[in-house]
Amino acid sequence: MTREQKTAKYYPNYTLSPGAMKKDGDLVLIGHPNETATANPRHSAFRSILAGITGEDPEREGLADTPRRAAEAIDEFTRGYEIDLNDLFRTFDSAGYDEMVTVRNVPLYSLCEHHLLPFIGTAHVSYIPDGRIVGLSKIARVVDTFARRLQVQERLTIEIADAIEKYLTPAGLLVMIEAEHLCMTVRGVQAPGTTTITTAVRGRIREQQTTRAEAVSAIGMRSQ
Ligand SMILES: Nc1nc2c(ncn2[C@@H]2O[C@H](COP(=O)(O)OP(=O)(O)OP(=O)(O)O)[C@@H](O)[C@H]2O)c(=O)[nH]1
Ligand SMILES: [Zn+2]
Repeated sequence: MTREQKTAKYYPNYTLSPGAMKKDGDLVLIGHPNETATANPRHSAFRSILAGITGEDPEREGLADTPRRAAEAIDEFTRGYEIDLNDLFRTFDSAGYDEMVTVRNVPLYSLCEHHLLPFIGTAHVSYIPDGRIVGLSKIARVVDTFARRLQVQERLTIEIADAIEKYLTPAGLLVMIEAEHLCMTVRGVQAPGTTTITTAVRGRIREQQTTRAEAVSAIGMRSQ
């Protein structure tokens, strides 16, 4: 296949410059000596995005490796699809503990499914055991598993609650997320400082007003 044919086939929106050929017969991307024309198709997708930015040159040194980096960044933001909750969850006998457990300020990094821009914040989880307790780190892992997907905050909140309910079957549960959506603060309406709070509430924490107030109060307490 000629260089031009390869370019047309693998990079339809990419204009090859004379310096792009580094090896005989192979299309090797500028600045990326190991990448061939058959490389990850998502790299070429990001390359097309760069080519579409008016005033930019996707072949300049600083951008040559950007398609690979951007694809890897998207991988990081979507790695939650690969995690199997069956392998993740560990519960233990509660040894008679039947009061509320609250894990708060769990960091959360997610990707808005509308704009592919991050939303960033914290998750808080309160639950009342019904004979079983969960390893505390698993709460943070469940949050990360569902956050590292393309999300809206409301669905993320429900998915975290559903998973904890399924594997732990607590007597009561509250999941609260507070996040800043970059699509709302740095673009679009550009309302800096805006955060969104969502909750999912189940069982006794939903039914009993005082128990719900106890959970909200535990989450609201500031660490020293
Ligand atoms: N409910 C909800 N809305 C979200 C979330 N993330 C982003 N959005 C909103 O999704 C909406 C998409 O609206 P559109 O009108 O289709 O997109 P747009 O033209 O980019 O809208 P603007 O952001 O208002 O410029 C926007 O109002 C976003 O603020 C989320 O997690 N939950
Ligand atoms: Zn958005």
